[in-house]
Amino acid sequence: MVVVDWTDYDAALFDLDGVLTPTAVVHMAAWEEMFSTFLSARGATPYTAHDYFDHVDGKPRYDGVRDLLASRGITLPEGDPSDTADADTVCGLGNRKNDAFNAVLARDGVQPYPGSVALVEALAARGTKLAVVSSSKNAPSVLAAAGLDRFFPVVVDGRVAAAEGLPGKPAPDTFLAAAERVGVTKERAVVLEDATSGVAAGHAGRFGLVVGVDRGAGADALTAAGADVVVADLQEIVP
Ligand SMILES: O=P(O)(O)OC[C@H]1O[C@@H](O)[C@H](O)[C@@H](O)[C@@H]1O
Repeated sequence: MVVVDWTDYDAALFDLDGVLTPTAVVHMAAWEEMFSTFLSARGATPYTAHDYFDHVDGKPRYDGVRDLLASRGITLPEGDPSDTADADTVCGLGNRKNDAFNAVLARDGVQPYPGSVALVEALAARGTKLAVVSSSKNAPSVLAAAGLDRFFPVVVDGRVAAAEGLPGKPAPDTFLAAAERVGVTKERAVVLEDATSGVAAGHAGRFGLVVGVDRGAGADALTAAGADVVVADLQEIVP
């Protein structure tokens, strides 16, 4: 049984999709819908579930598109974030996937993981500083839909990163920015992540502790990426 001594830390920096909310599954399905259609129309190697974990999971939207296409030897023009969803550009494909993601969000809503809510509530009660660090530009709407926004005065998401020119995960910059905003040193901050790219970001930033949450990436992959401990659910480390 994993035990985290929370008296050793003053801040918890949570990834969102797959850590606080099951929306990694929604992202995964939306990516699959978009890439399966696109790759089959091109006669490229079909998209599989492994592709999400290997090339897309945890990364900013257009980085995920670019990295998956590179795995198939496909290069598309970058385009622009304002591209419409039918444009065959990196941004167009990313926006196509985003439409699919938002359609599911609007239809189904978001129920956070009960174990994650228990941890957030317990840490808030003991005065641990809380932040969300997400590659997603949809993070604020997902947090609000899950009823968790009141716990997180600091959110460093895909929009903040783009506006401030911060490189996305696996670079550590977005986590470092969040630690600075909550006023806690990286040594006293815990990173909680389900994606290997996010765990790698926490490891690269030399944070006090990197907790890997295994929602499908696999404990071995999370450990190899730099997780200090791996749990199946955050209930395991509620103080
Ligand atoms: O396209 P968005 O909502 O800005 O999200 C970017 C990425 O955000 C991450 O949190 C998800 O793990 C990825 O699947 C997603 O692609």
